[in-house]
Amino acid sequence: MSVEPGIVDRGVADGPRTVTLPARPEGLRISADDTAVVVIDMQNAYATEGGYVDLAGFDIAGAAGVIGKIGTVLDTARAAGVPVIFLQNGWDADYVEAGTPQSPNYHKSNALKTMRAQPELKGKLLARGGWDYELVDALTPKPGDIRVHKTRYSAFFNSQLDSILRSRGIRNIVFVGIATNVCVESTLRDGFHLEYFGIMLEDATHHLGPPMMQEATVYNVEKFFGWVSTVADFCGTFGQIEKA
Ligand SMILES: C/C(=C/NC(N)=O)C(=O)O
Repeated sequence: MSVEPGIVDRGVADGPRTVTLPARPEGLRISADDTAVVVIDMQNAYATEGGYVDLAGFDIAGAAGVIGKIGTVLDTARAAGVPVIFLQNGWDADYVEAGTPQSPNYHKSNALKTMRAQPELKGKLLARGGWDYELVDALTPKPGDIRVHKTRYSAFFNSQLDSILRSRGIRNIVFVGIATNVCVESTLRDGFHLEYFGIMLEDATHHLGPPMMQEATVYNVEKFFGWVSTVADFCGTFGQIEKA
């Protein structure tokens, strides 16, 4: 194995499905065979006017801009035979999964707080089966894509995600979705502790809160938890790969 300076290489075999993905702080030599794209919470709740975060008073103006970029990433991934996994955040229609007042989620979830403040919204926000919980129309899963339900910010917590990834031999996770500083970062961090290599495509993620939140997560990922790349670099490298 020859190790190029400035490239992270864990000894992946040469072959037509191996690429060097440009990323910060180092490029990554990885194989399409052990890589998956994980799409965090591209639901109406987070990306559509009239959805939960809009009703809760967050500015969602930038969210629409990432939908098309994510679509491009997913087309490239599917053409390369890279699994696409959609996460959907929320709870059962009775909100049993959301937790009781003994759960910090009950007190911190802005969806639950908004429904307590506006009881007419009860049963509407992030409830499985409802419009708010559904993925945005432009990112409807295609045959072969996988959907995973989650009930807390980290997609690894109490979900099927780790088993789905491990049973497919996945070691590298390419992250896209919303919100950079909440569910994307929580999941990437948990993935780091589970020995996954996390790569965030910065222009295919969007934050909640002021712009410094996006910058803070980019800094955290680049410095401590993983790697930061872009849609153009992902598509430029994985776009060369054909399905096995
Ligand atoms: C604030 C929030 C973020 N979710 C996410 N998908 O990042 C929530 O779910 O309440």
